Amino acid sequence: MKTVIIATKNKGKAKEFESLFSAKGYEVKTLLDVPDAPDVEETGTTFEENAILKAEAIAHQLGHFVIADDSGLIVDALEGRPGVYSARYAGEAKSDEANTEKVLRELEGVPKEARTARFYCALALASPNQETITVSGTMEGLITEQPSGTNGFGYDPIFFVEEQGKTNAELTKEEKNQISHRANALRALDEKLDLFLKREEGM
Ligand SMILES: O=c1[nH]c(=O)c2ncn([C@@H]3O[C@H](COP(=O)(O)OP(=O)(O)OP(=O)(O)O)[C@@H](O)[C@H]3O)c2[nH]1
Ligand SMILES: [Mg+2]
Repeated sequence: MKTVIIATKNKGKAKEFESLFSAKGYEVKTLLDVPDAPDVEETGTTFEENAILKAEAIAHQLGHFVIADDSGLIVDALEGRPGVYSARYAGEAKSDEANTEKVLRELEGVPKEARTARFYCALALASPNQETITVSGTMEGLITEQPSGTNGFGYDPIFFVEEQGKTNAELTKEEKNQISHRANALRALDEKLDLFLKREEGM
């Protein structure tokens, strides 16, 4: 079986990549399997910059190609926040509950039609041998007034998808993986991935 390494320490992302890649016949390893993997500082101002920082640092460290994901929630009424700061919006503890509470608090009194938001996912594919490739994907939704559902991770319980009439956290894993920002980014990577892997094999 072919293996890909995802340069993430986020369990929620890791699970999603496992099911997205197993459908393609790949086994997934993440930094959760690499005990002393370094923490790469996310100093970029865009998702793409941070994805490239993480992918290139880890590819260099492991001497192997890797995929990194930098993603987050963009809320229109909050001028795009939490954006690239999504993981740490309520502080370094990276608490999903504290982050969602902070967004809900900041949106208090904002009417439904103004609660539009999107998830954004930038993926960077980097190797010590080749130029880095980046792609992105998005998913549109509305921020609810209270959390609902227990699936997924992060802001999923407060992200309502109109077409499904459910929050992301009420969707099954399979449903979310059809329509998520991560799935859309991975679709964009698909055609480029094959060529990239062929070049890797030839090196
Ligand atoms: O409800 C959500 N459903 C999603 O599908 C999703 N994707 C991203 N996010 C949020 O955005 C942060 C990413 O920040 P991020 O890219 O720096 O990742 P991270 O720091 O958690 O892990 P790593 O990959 O950097 O190791 C995450 O922590 C989450 O708060 C999501 N929330
Ligand atoms: Mg991070």
